[in-house]
Amino acid sequence: MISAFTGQQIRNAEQPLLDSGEGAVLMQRAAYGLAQEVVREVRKRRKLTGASVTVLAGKGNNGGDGLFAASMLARRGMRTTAVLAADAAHPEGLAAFEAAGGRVLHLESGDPEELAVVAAGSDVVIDALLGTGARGGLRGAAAELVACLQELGPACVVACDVPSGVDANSGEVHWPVLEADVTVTFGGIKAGLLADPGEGCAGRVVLVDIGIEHLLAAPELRRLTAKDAALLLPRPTRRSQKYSRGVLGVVAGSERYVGAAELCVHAAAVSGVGMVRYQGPEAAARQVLARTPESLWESDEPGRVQAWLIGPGVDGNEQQDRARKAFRSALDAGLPVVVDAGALSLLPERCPANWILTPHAGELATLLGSLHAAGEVAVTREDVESRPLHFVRLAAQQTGVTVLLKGASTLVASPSGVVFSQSEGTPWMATAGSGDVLAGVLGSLMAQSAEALTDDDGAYAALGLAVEDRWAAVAAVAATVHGRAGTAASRVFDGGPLTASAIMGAVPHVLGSLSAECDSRKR
Ligand SMILES: NC(=O)C1=CN([C@@H]2O[C@H](COP(=O)(O)OP(=O)(O)OC[C@H]3O[C@@H](n4cnc5c(N)ncnc54)[C@H](OP(=O)(O)O)[C@@H]3O)[C@@H](O)[C@H]2O)[C@@H](O)CC1
Ligand SMILES: Nc1ncnc2c1ncn2[C@@H]1O[C@H](COP(=O)(O)OP(=O)(O)O)[C@@H](O)[C@H]1O
Ligand SMILES: [K+]
Repeated sequence: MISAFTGQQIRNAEQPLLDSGEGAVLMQRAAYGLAQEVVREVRKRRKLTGASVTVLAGKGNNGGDGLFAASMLARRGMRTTAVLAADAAHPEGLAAFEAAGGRVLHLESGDPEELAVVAAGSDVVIDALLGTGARGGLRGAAAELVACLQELGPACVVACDVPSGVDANSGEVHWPVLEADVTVTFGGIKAGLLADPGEGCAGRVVLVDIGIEHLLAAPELRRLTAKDAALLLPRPTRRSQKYSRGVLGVVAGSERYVGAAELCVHAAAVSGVGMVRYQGPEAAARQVLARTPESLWESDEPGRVQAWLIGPGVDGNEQQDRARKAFRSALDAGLPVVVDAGALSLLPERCPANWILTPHAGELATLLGSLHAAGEVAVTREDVESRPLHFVRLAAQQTGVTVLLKGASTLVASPSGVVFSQSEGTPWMATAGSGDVLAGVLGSLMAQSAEALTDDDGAYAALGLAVEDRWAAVAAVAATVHGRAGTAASRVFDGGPLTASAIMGAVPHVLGSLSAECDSRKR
């Protein structure tokens, strides 16, 4: 499991070491890790000796890390320049940098555009303007410098701890931000590096241990690795039969949106469910059966199921009635439900804790509006896109159920406050029907997983997941499977575009390779 923390959590963990006078040691470890990563980036491009590095240094400890790192690089034969963004700089860091022969330029007495040209001409730019102590974004000349530099397109940017302007706690972004190729972060990954839009500015994230890791509290954000997902994936045994594997009831599609039904039923079928019972109008059912002859069409009274998927392509009175009826039957039987797309507006007053909502940003804004979650102020799609972590948490708290918010990073919030972030996909997945495939995969995993979720000594317990957060973990597994399938499918086309069907086609391969990973670890 990858864990991420708020800036405050990192500071709390550092405090005992700062109190015992070890602050300088922590900074040296951070600076050394940062310098190592810069060396790695330079070596990918050229010889170290004579390569040039510019550090943009703010007045706090983040600037201190940058200046110490640059002094280490100067001692290894690199040409180093520091642009000091404020009237003050970290005194020891600056002294070390000057002693190592670095050149110092001052933003206060210089021209931001000219300094941006200097920085853009170097092999690597280190962004050490703001770290966890930032309040808001860059202002004045520093903002101008960064905006010009971003436009010039520097060869390689290494961010110190977080890209300046990215909120370390939430991933909220205060523009302008210099988009990093690599972010070297210290002591613990900052939550803002695993949540959009911050994640989109961070590039590759490298964690440098500085000796505080054992002092960290429960993470703010979690990300399942391939190994975690492999452990949690349901698998058949010799005693399995189709009913024991899990049966999924699906209310999806409509006369107007036939494809949504086809996609989600087929996605469920290829992700290991024992059987799918489909409910919908005849026109959609014909297509569903043509694509997935393994499924059953039950026009009104469905047989027994272990979970429901309700909503993709649901439109019009007739299908909305089926959705409401399925909600009631799930409520009566205490069954888990994935609520997607057209069914999000049909939710009953209270939803039980084993339901999962799967909105995209626009649908989440509408849902929050209907709950009056932000008081009388309307929440827009743009609001959700700029603060997804905040709004997905709010929605989970307000509804009392798990909420999966789709995006480049998909966030899954449990009502307890635990949040997962998965980001294995490719932007090519922003294509019609992609969400229907995710809904099918999730419905299938829910139908298969129900029994394992309460085990005291099963895979969920082994990962330290409380019973109340296990539905969120199932949703995170679905998101990682979906993202990996998209990336694998795009790779077949040398990184080219995708259709939802292509994503779906790769799902069995992803499940197979994750299972193989689990087997190889057991051997
Ligand atoms: N603690 C440790 O032992 C370790 C910490 N480490 C490192 O320290 C970093 C945190 O350092 P930090 O707390 O000094 O804050 P930092 O992010 O450098 O910036 C705050 C400074 O900038 C200013 N400022 C604030 N907002 C601003 C704005 N919008 N625009 C302009 N200026 C603004 C603010 O000044 P003020 O405005 O309050 O006068 C303040 O001086 C952390 O990210 C990591 O890199 C590592 O070395 C490991 C050991
Ligand atoms: N830029 C992106 N990078 C990676 N995945 C994305 C991106 N944009 C969207 N996705 C994924 O594609 C899917 C889109 O779902 P959705 O918006 O419901 O589409 P549809 O309704 O057409 O099926 C989601 O799973 C989302 O996480
Ligand atoms: K920074």
